[in-house]
Amino acid sequence: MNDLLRGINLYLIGMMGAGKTTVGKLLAKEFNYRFIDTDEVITQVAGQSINQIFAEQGEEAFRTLESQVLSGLCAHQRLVVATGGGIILQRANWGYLRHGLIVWLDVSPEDLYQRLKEDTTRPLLQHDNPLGRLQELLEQRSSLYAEADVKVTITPHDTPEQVVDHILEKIPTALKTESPKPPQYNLNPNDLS
Ligand SMILES: Nc1ncnc2c1ncn2[C@@H]1O[C@H](COP(=O)(O)OP(=O)(O)OP(=O)(O)O)[C@@H](O)[C@H]1O
Ligand SMILES: O=C(O)C1=C[C@@H](O)[C@@H](O)[C@H](O)C1
Ligand SMILES: [Mg+2]
Repeated sequence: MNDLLRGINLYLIGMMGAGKTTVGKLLAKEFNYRFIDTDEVITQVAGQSINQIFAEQGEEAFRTLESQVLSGLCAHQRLVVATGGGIILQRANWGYLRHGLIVWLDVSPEDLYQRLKEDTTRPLLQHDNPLGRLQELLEQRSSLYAEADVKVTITPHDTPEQVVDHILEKIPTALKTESPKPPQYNLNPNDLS
């Protein structure tokens, strides 16, 4: 599998709580890749928690930082990158994500809610109806997540290790369809001299 990947980065996308950080760490071990979490890098660079950044600088400032962090990663190979749930919102980020293989961890809002209901570290869920918020966010974002190269649908029974196995099963097919196609030129043979 490592030979097949040829060092390209893997980018995990999906809603908050989908397991990008948890599964990303396991995947990195599997490939002997380095693990990077964009949320983690942002908090280090800013010297603040994500909640503090949202509260004191606002979501827009967070999104700008997020793009800067992601763009810096393109220079590196052999990374598994756990992205923030909203990374797909900025058009420019797609140019950076496309440097590697993009994997969408698809989890239902109900399952996300079960995972995150006691968690206070996601500012967008500090809401009187967190399940409704998750449903609304997924509805707004699902067409963007669906641009991923690989989609893994995760049920409540799938352990993080099983999610890794599902990803490993799907990567070879995705890489085959990913391989660069030669450019198609509509040359008129009479033009060749
Ligand atoms: N397959 C799984 N089954 C059950 N629980 C899981 C699974 N994957 C992750 N979790 C749990 O769900 C919670 C959220 O996981 P994690 O932090 O990895 O999500 P994330 O996608 O990185 O979220 P965010 O976008 O907010 O960073 C954690 O408590 C984690 O232990
Ligand atoms: O879904 C989102 O917009 C977010 C997800 C988290 O990973 C963090 O990046 C932040 O809480 C925002
Ligand atoms: Mg995470």
